[in-house]
Amino acid sequence: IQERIPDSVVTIIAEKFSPNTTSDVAAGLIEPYLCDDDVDRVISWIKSTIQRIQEYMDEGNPGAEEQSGYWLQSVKSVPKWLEVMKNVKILTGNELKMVAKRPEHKFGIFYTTWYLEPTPYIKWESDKFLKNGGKIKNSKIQKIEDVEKEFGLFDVILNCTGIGARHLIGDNEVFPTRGQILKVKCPSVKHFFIDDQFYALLNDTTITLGGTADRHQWDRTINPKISEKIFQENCKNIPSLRSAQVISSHVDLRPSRVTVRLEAEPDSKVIHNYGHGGSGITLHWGCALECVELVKKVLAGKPGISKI
Ligand SMILES: Cc1cc2nc3c(=O)[nH]c(=O)nc-3n(C[C@H](O)[C@H](O)[C@H](O)COP(=O)(O)OP(=O)(O)OC[C@H]3O[C@@H](n4cnc5c(N)ncnc54)[C@H](O)[C@@H]3O)c2cc1C
Ligand SMILES: N[C@H](Cc1ccccc1)C(=O)O
Repeated sequence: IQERIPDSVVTIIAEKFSPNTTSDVAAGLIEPYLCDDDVDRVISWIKSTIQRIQEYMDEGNPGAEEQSGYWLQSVKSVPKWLEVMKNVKILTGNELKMVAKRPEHKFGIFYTTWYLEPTPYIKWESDKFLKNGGKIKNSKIQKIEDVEKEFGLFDVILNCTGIGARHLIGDNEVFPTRGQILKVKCPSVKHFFIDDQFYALLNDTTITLGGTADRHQWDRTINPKISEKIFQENCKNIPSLRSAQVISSHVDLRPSRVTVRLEAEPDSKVIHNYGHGGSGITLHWGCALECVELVKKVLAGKPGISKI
């Protein structure tokens, strides 16, 4: 918003900041997951995010790269969003035989996508934001009406609170899908490997192993038994992981919702952008650009500096 609406002073108000947000836990795979939105809307958001990743990569920043690998399925699915990926190839019978590790690996797709490690990327965006006059305030907001009581009047307020929206504005449609992951070091793993239940995804120096998806589970405590199962099951898919060095375990709550809520509240200065499920990194820049257009509508050509 700060980049696209020059006459704006933007303040970010948040209870938690990177590296302590849900976004920091994300594996950073660019691929929609637990996101039942209209697929053309999702594809358009992903395309914008990929452009932003390219910009970020072109500057030589860490934590973003292409990654290729295998998606093995028990039931054949070739979703439309694969059109934004590169080198998409349906595996032949023989190729499947070479990579399948379980009887349920009945159908496979090879493709190239990207990863965008959230924490270094958020730092890149935040540094630019602050350099260009952005403000940051640390506060837990009880009700959205309290924002202006605590911080003065704004021309537009964006609600990007993820799972927090459930309590902040009482949207019970947004619910947690608990996810637990491991970060391991295993330089010999060069491809991602995703199947119906587990995944191994590339990052700059680690492999992210997942994963779980427990709906309506709020517990953010790491369960060592789940970590062990994630490790053992991924070793079945990629045997060379047996030599991996386990670095850390993480848990967070995917802000799940039937659809992403990205809309301006009628006759209000509030714009909502939450409920991205397991796809927030994947969709983020496309959603941000759509928010810019909504902000412009709310401002409706208001002269002078706008407070957002
Ligand atoms: C294990 C796991 C793996 C994942 N892997 C991927 C992946 O590979 N690719 C992908 O695209 N997505 C992935 N995701 C999903 C992704 O992490 C989320 O969709 C994304 O983080 C949501 O971003 P957000 O900015 O909406 O929420 P958050 O990152 O949670 O940010 C919300 C912000 O709002 C603030 N906030 C909330 N309530 C309040 C309040 N009342 N007052 C003040 N501040 C408040 C919070 O402090 C925080 O700063 C994964 C998620 C999990 C759990
Ligand atoms: N989107 C990530 C990783 C993932 C990738 C592929 C399939 C399922 C999940 C998550 O929410 O855990």
